[in-house]
Amino acid sequence: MNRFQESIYKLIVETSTNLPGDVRQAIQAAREREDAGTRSALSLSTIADNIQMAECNVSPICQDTGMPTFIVHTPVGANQILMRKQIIEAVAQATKDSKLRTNSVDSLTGANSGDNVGPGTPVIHFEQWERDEIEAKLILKGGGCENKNIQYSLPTELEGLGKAGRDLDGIRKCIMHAVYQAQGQGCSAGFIGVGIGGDRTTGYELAKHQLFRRADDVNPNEELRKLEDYVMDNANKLGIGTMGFGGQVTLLGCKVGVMNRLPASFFVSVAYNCWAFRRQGVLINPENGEITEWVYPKGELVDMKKDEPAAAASETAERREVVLQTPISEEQIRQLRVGDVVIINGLMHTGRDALHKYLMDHESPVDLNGAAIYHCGPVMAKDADGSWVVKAAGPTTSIREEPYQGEIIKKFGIRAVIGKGGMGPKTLKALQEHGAVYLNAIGGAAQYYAQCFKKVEGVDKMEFGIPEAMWHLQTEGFAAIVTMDSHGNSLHAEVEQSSLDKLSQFKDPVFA
Ligand SMILES: O=C(O)C[C@H](O)C(=O)O
Ligand code: SF4
Repeated sequence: MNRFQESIYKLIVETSTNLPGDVRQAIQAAREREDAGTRSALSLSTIADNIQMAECNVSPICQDTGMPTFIVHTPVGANQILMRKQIIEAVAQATKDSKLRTNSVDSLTGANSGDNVGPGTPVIHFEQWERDEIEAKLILKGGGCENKNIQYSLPTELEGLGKAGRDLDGIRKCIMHAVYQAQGQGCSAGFIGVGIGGDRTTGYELAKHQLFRRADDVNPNEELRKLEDYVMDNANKLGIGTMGFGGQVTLLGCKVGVMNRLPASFFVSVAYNCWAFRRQGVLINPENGEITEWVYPKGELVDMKKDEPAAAASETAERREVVLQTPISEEQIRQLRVGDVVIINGLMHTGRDALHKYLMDHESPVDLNGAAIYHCGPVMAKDADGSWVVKAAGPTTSIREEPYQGEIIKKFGIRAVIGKGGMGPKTLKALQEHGAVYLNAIGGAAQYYAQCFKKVEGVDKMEFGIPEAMWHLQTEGFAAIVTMDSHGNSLHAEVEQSSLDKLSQFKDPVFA
């Protein structure tokens, strides 16, 4: 590997495994603000542990390493064609070394390219500048939070907020709505980048570019600074909380940029990024290709330890912890209620989009009676003797399986569905009718969960690619929270309703 390629490789590994200092600081501040002992506070401490584990194991913070997006500034005359080739090589190498998940999939056939290289992957933007050095910045933004990006065209009518006009106050309403509509599904607490103006394409680009600002910077545009401060203060009153569990902290950062627009168009574009906000950058000496400086504060500068204040007695007294061994019986499931913590031991099976679609009209490769199915696309590697090991394995967004889940529970006798972000009314009904639960694991905590998988018993449907295959995993001590039970209760439905009520408090004009 030549020096430039090696520097890019280091940038990729650092970005994927070591959350930068400014992002860590925002998460630590959130931990200070969250009510001690609550579900959200506990999730934030797991998130903090996971950040430390990823740094220590030099392994992905989250299993979804996202769309690798590079922004490269080069001195005049630098060979961008060669640099592009070397960046692509570095991405493929980092994937081979399990620092990135195999994440590039043919949109028509579903075939995984296996090395994160393919049409449109990775994304590389070049720009020349007048400085003598090369700057390469990288963001790894996962699919779950990408799905929560949203673009508004003003004027519009917004749920809970009414009319949003073509002015600063209309923009304010769009941003508040953007945070509300994400709920916990993009692994809140999140960061948002907002682009005002442009066309549909450049508006989103501007929004994404805002995510390259330091989490602790101050907007030089006074009007936008006030808007950012307003959103930070008020979006955190929506009560969505970490993973949508309810709580004081919903948003960790808000950065707004503006550009001109066409007279007929007025777009407000919002890029939502999960707490696993992986972006880093390097300055590179063009003579020898070596890194001279890191652009964002390195992760190790901010320790994620914290003295946990004692939880309020009422909080801990309410929480039950139940240990379940798979296969699970209906009787055990019927005893569980929303809010219980469940610890799972025994065999667990992964299954996500391709598998759920497949199971609708095929038999399962393994018996799923009493089973726990985990919505997860892990990062896997082979060890020296050729056996599979789980390198990163947090949950994926469950709502995508809503069209299938109810029928699959019924058809195969599944008792526990594990994922994140919650599911809808069809699944809730099936849980009630057939005696099953939905367990919410902590999104992005991929190292924390990987350590619960002690042995890979086997794999089916490998033709779907590593993330989509059905992995059979011997599990010990996998903790998750019951957020939908077999008695018709859903924490997700509750939080969605209460946050909508709160959103409507922000209806009146603020920036007149
Ligand atoms: O693809 C995944 O593993 C997770 C995804 O980023 C998600 O948030 O749903
Ligand atoms: S699982 Fe959560 S933390 Fe990971 S990429 Fe998706 S949204 Fe981000």
